[in-house]
Amino acid sequence: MGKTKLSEAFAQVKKSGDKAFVPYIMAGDGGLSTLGERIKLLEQFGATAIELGIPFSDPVADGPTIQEAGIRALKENVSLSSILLELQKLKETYTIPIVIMTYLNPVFAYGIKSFAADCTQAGVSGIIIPDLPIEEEELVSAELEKHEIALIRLVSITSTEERKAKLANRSEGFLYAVTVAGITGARESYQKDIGEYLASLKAISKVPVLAGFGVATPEHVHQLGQYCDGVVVGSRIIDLFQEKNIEKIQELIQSAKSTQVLG
Ligand SMILES: O=P(O)(O)OC[C@@H](O)[C@@H](O)c1c[nH]c2ccccc12
Repeated sequence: MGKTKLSEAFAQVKKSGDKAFVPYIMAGDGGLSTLGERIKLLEQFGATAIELGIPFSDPVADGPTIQEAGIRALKENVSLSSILLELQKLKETYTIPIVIMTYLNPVFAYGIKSFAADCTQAGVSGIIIPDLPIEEEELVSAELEKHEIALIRLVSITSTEERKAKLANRSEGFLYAVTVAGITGARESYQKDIGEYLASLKAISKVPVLAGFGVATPEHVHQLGQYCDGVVVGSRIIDLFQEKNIEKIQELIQSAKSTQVLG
């Protein structure tokens, strides 16, 4: 079910001639009670899917903005189980696919079987586990497979060709192309050969290729969108929610549409 929901969302984007836009938000940032509102707002603004972060005490790839959002969320005392319960309560109120981004540790603490089952109950379509290396995927893949939850793989600019090919071949839902060698966070510009990198992934990937890390402006969305199927935007979306600059969130999401409305 989950996997199909994601692929249908991407097929719809392609049909419209748009680029996919996947905003990242941290569950529990602003309190768990704001989660439903935020999901519905992002859906209404035209996001393709939502990447929902689970706050974790020892994040690896998170830059300062995401880390601070995680600290705020942990102060609200949210946990993987309270987040999944909240999603389960909310799931009839939106149709946009939800992708959970969590480190491996909380999944293990939860138990992979219950995790996959509860994700299904919560209507979750896909999972991103950035600290799960391809060699260790068997730890979770069978359970996710059973529940038809997409395991989205991350490929990095420093991955070897062989690894890129493996990841592109295995990824489900979409392939997350990390565009920088470093941590998350809004950036001014990209390295020169970013287009080649994305195009080479697109040439070998069975699923849509989305560029993420540092995407912060409509110009970035256009620049990267030339070479791949869309973008993931985290830090900038979190900053804009903090500033209550809802209009700018809409403008950024709309910049991925072929009929863009730039403010
Ligand atoms: O914040 P940025 O630079 O826009 O990048 C997206 C990123 O935050 C989000 O996808 C994410 C948050 N934490 C992660 C950890 C690993 C990989 C990806 C992520």
